Amino acid sequence: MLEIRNLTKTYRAQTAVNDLSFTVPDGQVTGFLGPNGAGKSTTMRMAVGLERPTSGEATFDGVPFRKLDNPGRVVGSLLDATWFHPGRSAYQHLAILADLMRLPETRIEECLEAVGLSGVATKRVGGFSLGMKQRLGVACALMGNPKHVLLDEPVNGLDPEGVHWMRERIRALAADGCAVLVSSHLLSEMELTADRLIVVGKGALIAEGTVEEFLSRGKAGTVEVEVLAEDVFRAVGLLEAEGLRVSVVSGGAGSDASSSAAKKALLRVDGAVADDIARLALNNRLLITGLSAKKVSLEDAFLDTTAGSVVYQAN
Ligand SMILES: Nc1ncnc2c1ncn2[C@@H]1O[C@H](COP(=O)(O)OP(=O)(O)OP(=O)(O)O)[C@@H](O)[C@H]1O
Repeated sequence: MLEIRNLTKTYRAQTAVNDLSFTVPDGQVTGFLGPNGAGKSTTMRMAVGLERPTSGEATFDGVPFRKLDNPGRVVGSLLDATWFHPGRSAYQHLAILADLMRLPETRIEECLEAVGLSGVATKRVGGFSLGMKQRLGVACALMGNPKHVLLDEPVNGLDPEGVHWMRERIRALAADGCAVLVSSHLLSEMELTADRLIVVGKGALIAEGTVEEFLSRGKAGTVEVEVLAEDVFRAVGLLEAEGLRVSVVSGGAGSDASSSAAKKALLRVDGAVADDIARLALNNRLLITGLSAKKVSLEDAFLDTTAGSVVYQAN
């Protein structure tokens, strides 16, 4: 388990990470989310000893990174896939790591095979695409069969097949018992990959919990309500009286009353909970012929939760 305890990082006047604490449990994928500049990369860099915390610490099964005997066998990280030496081949990069970690040469082939780079193993990395570098970065991270894996924006530059591959790879690591921390701006991807989420804003923790908890803590979503066309005005009046925003999607005034579909009207209600609407209708003897809550997406919940923590925003 990775434990982040009261981590703080200050650069001159700027606090990049502010008293941040959270855990990354074994056997699960923990998604690390936050707006640009929220402190995700800085946190990951501090965890693996690339940056010294101003205060606080990160430990892997109780041990700080700098005190690990053979760190590559305990922690694998992909923090920046652009650090590779352009003149060296993929094989040479992995060979250096194998040597450092005292791993057999066979592990190099295994890792190249696992990330689909066997065919270009001897090619200079300078000619690799960003996606190929990401794959090599994953190979480096997984070389030592680590129990903890930290991936900063791992799907950056990957094509759809690569994104799918990365998702499967990340899920497989968690299934093998690893503690996996993954940051990504692709929220739909995180929704498919992560079990738990850590959301940060301006360096501090905003939310920590399962994906389901995060989705349900967001504001109420959009509910579609179908009523008889003759009841439209009454329905809209009742809903608006509750402070809800209502729009008539179809079947309102001016629609063709002769078609059977036109005998019904569809309303879109924002910021609502379906059960509350059903209860309101029942109490007012309004017939509802259809009621469906639109699933709140991770993107909706993220934007909602981090609204007050966005630093860089276009006008
Ligand atoms: N070496 C540094 N010197 C000064 N400020 C820094 C340094 N590294 C990061 N920062 C600042 O710390 C804050 C957090 O940056 P960080 O890269 O950790 O955010 P992030 O959440 O990873 O952002 P993004 O999603 O854009 O990658 C930013 O305001 C950044 O400008």
